[in-house]
Amino acid sequence: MKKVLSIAGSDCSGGAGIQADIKTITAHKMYAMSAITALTAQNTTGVYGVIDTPPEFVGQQLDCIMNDIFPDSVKIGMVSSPLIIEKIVGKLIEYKPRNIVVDPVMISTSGNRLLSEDAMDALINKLIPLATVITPNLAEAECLSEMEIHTKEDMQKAALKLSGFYDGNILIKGGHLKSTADDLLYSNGEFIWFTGIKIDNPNAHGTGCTLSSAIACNLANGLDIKTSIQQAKNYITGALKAGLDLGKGSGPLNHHYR
Ligand SMILES: Nc1ncnc2c1ncn2[C@@H]1O[C@H](COP(=O)(O)OP(=O)(O)OP(=O)(O)O)[C@@H](O)[C@H]1O
Ligand SMILES: Cc1ncc(COP(=O)(O)O)c(N)n1
Repeated sequence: MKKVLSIAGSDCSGGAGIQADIKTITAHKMYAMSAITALTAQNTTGVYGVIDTPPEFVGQQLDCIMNDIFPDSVKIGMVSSPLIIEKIVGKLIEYKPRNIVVDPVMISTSGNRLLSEDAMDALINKLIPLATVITPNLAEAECLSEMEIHTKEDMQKAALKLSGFYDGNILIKGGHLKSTADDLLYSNGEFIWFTGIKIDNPNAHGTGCTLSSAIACNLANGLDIKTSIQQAKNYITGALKAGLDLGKGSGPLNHHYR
């Protein structure tokens, strides 16, 4: 059985973060592990509280995992502070796991900051360089590339700007485009589009977490980056189409639709 590690924050309401990751990994019939970087008190309507895990304890979780059940791939989500990022980076350099998917989570769908402003530098200069693939959404890609993104052409320009400081695979997610849900991969100088029809579903809490975990699962299975993303895109499309409707706000996906 392939083993996939999620390093992310807990979403007590089960839609995003560690909980979405574990559901996704389990739906891919793989063994899920988690190193929890923060506890959040949130639900489908918003994030009401955050307690960061002490960086030393994040490191201790990673030691326990890496020394016992070594992961075939790692997905990294919410990492709120520079010290937590530095601890994770130190452990990744020490244990050298393969297939690292970095979802640079910054702000939740409900508009709450999940990455402190002073963590940006560590994210860009320390964590992202270790990634096999990064998966920013439009707002995160705007922040990383320091340009506005409104169109698919803008997505290509932003990917080129990002490739100026990161030479791995860049997936800019287009879930927040106006009329399509097309994601762009920039890999080895090539643009590859993963097109998607925009599904009319207001319940999209945790789509980013779910997509990045699904990519990590596919990489763990030995698939190449393009196939890993295409299959993850198919998975997220199905989970959205299934039309689960829970909670009073932007509800979670149906991870078990298959
Ligand atoms: N309404 C939609 N219809 C079809 N696909 C969608 C829709 N919304 C998001 N997606 C897809 O879901 C994946 C995640 O994209 P999105 O841009 O929503 O990421 P995100 O903003 O990080 O997610 P999150 O809501 O978890 O923050 C992408 O593959 C995107 O194309
Ligand atoms: C712990 C945690 N990690 C990530 C997200 C982002 O997901 P979304 O943008 O769907 O709120 C979140 N809300 N909570």
